[in-house]
Amino acid sequence: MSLSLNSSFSRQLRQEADPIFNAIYEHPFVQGIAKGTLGREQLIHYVKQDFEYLNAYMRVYGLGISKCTDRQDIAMFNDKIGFILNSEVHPHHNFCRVAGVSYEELQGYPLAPTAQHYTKHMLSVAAQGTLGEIFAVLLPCPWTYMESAARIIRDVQPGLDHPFYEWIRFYGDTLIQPRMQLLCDRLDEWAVTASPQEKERMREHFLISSQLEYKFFDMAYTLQDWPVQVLGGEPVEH
Ligand SMILES: Cc1ncc(C[n+]2csc(CCO)c2C)c(N)n1
Repeated sequence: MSLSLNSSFSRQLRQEADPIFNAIYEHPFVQGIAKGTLGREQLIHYVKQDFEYLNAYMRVYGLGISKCTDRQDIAMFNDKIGFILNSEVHPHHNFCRVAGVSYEELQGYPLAPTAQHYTKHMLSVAAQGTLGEIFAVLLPCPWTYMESAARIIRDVQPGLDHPFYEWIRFYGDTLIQPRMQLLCDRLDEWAVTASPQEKERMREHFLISSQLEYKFFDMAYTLQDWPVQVLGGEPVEH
């Protein structure tokens, strides 16, 4: 189910990542969203980690801006930062409401191992890579969520009484699609003039981010934490 039918490099990447996208959809966390069966602790762990993940994601946009030579790309990243700050909070509020906690009390926690891995992966590509590599490392994030939510809508047809109705509609909604298509288009344009070595790095970043999307759901589902408690797990300022 490729969403960028006219864009060959992104379509090639999506095809290669197909087993990962399918595994994400089958993962018990995503199935728990579909069935409305996720536990309170899983929702809380997810939101604690995802709040920090989105902070890192915006920093990657910022590093992307620092490498732009074109105002349209700056405007694209600027729009994306605004979208995270103003809109991406809605799915978090949905999870908080079901878990019976306030959003504010889940903010500022230390990163669990997989969230640490994923954010450092994105930030190191953003610091060391080209703009094309940044597009590639960012893309699985919207793509996996859009497809998973669209499949949930198709398979479950959730009504307003579904506990995760807002989450599902938010990511399955058409609002996300044009933003993600813009990123796909920029990746494809970049790939036209990129060297084979750079394209190989873009491919690797895309596949690793896709794998880490799977691992992020797994982290939340299993309440993954560090093996030895030394920090007390209290919220801290980053
Ligand atoms: C681990 C993780 N992966 C993806 C998303 C979803 N998401 C985050 S930023 C973005 C782009 C549009 O703002 C999208 C779709 C998430 N919340 N957490």
